[in-house]
Amino acid sequence: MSPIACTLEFVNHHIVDNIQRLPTAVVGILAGIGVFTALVSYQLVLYPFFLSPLRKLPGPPLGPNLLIGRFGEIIRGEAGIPQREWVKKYGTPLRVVGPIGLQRLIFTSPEALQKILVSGWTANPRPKFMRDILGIVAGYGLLTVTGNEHRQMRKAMNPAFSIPALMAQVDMYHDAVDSLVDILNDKISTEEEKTGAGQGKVELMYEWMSKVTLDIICLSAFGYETDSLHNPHNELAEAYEELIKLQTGGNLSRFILIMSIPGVPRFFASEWAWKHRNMIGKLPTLRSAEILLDCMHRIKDVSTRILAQKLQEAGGLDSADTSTKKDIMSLLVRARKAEEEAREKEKAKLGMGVAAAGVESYRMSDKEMMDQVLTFLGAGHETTASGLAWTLWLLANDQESQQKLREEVSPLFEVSTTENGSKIRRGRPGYRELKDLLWLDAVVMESLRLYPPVPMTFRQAATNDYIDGIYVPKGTMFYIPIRVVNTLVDVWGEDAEEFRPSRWLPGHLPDKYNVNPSLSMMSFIAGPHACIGKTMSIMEMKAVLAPLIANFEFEPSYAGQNAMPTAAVTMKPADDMPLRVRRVRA
Ligand code: HEM
Repeated sequence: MSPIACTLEFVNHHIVDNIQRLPTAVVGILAGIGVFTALVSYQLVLYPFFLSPLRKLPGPPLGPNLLIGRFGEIIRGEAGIPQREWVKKYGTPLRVVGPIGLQRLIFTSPEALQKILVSGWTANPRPKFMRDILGIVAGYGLLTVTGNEHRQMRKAMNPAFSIPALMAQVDMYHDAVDSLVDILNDKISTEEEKTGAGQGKVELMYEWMSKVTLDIICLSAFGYETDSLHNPHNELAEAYEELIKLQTGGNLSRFILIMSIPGVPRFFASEWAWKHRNMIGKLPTLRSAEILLDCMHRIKDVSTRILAQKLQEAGGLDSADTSTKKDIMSLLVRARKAEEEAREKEKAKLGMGVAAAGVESYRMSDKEMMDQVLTFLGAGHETTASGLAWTLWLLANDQESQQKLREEVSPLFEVSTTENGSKIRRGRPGYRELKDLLWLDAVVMESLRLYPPVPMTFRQAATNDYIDGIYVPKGTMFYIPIRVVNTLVDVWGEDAEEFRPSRWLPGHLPDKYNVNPSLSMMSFIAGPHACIGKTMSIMEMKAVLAPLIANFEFEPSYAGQNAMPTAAVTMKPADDMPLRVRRVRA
């Protein structure tokens, strides 16, 4: 008998016969294990490494853990830095595999970014898992809608973020910033009574930036006074503080994994989940979900009250009255009312149905309005706080740039003497004055370039396409590597990773700098989904920095202190950034 015939005989007698003798349930379990193993092998190894059309692209090897691939490194490492190292080592386009065998592509060429974010934005939307997470933590507003729905919503909101609207809002920043200056000044006085004049005080600057930006966004976006600077137990401030703490690497990856399970996001968004959050939190892996549900409920409560108040105010207002409230929400509510009135007039004039008259247009519902409140809070608070904290860090480590900034901003402020005899510089610079300061602008832009508060984001191919000459199958995920693009040596030169604000002075930007669309400095990304709050947050950062630098000197709090950017949704400092703050010497 041939060896093959022998083997078949053996299989028939010893394996098939034995299987036939096994109980059906055991056979079922064995078959299940077999199918599961085959599927797992296909997903983790066979498809990404032997079948995928992307398998030949360069990129880091699979990594120590077959299941999570390089994901652990990304989550544990400094935000955006593993990706930067891979781009330096392998070039782009590059492929990263994992978790669970999923393939992610990184492109850095302006042509590819233009295609993904600008010309092909509808074919490359934010992935569903990302929209689901954003929906829960930042409302189902501009951050979660896509295509035509996004176009209409964005069009309705753009006027509230226009330059004239912003010019009127800058005045609302000053009270909060003045309070912060007073608080820091008092803290220094108390400390120096113990340690001696000129010693200053170490303060956690991220915490202060988080409070001042919460107070500013609440006032300028909704006309709502939080005063979290004086009242740390403010309901919104407390809820956001807890929410931000949840963003650490481990929590975040667990959360992303849980939210990727079909049906889970809808479940978390339900009233039932909120009511039973204590029960859900009993499962150790879902403890953070309980905290999240609780925080979001508290934040939603406040948002509902804010919107109800706005709607009530709008009911009694003449929509054409521009002398009334200037906050973004009031502008949106009034714009909606004005549009409705115009439509009614048109309808009456033409004497027919609205649709028939051709005057039917987009109307943001109350629910959508309320989601915008959450979106502004979620997208506009912590981002600006991180941007400010990193700017202070960079200035603390570059005394020359800090002093130059002080010389530029000081003329905007007048010196007055406080009750305890210390000198305070006070002023209320407006939009134009702040905008015209070239060094202030250079410092803010350079800080946002090096430490982008949102270090990366995602997109997903909704169709098969060619990008940079590579065939990209539908479903492929893209890392939009904001921090990597912002520091490309090819664009920014050999000192791309160094803080050098002078590169932003007129005439000094590199030749390869892409301005419109902004594909070399992507901190606010580019295209129709680019940050609607860009101009607002840059102006806010300037309005906070100018009086801080006019009044105080910032230094690292100890020798050898390092920056600690976390790899979370926003890149906040893991240590809340302790800095030594001294009064400016006269
Ligand atoms: C330094 C501060 C800020 C930074 C670095 C920043 C960054 C970004 C980035 C990168 C995106 C795109 C995210 C993506 O597509 O995946 C974005 C979108 C957005 N941001 Fe900001 N942001 C900042 C401040 C603000 C402020 C102050 C507001 C509003 C008050 C705001 C509102 C939004 C909204 C609504 C979107 C979604 C836009 C759309 O899809 O049409 N942001 N932001």
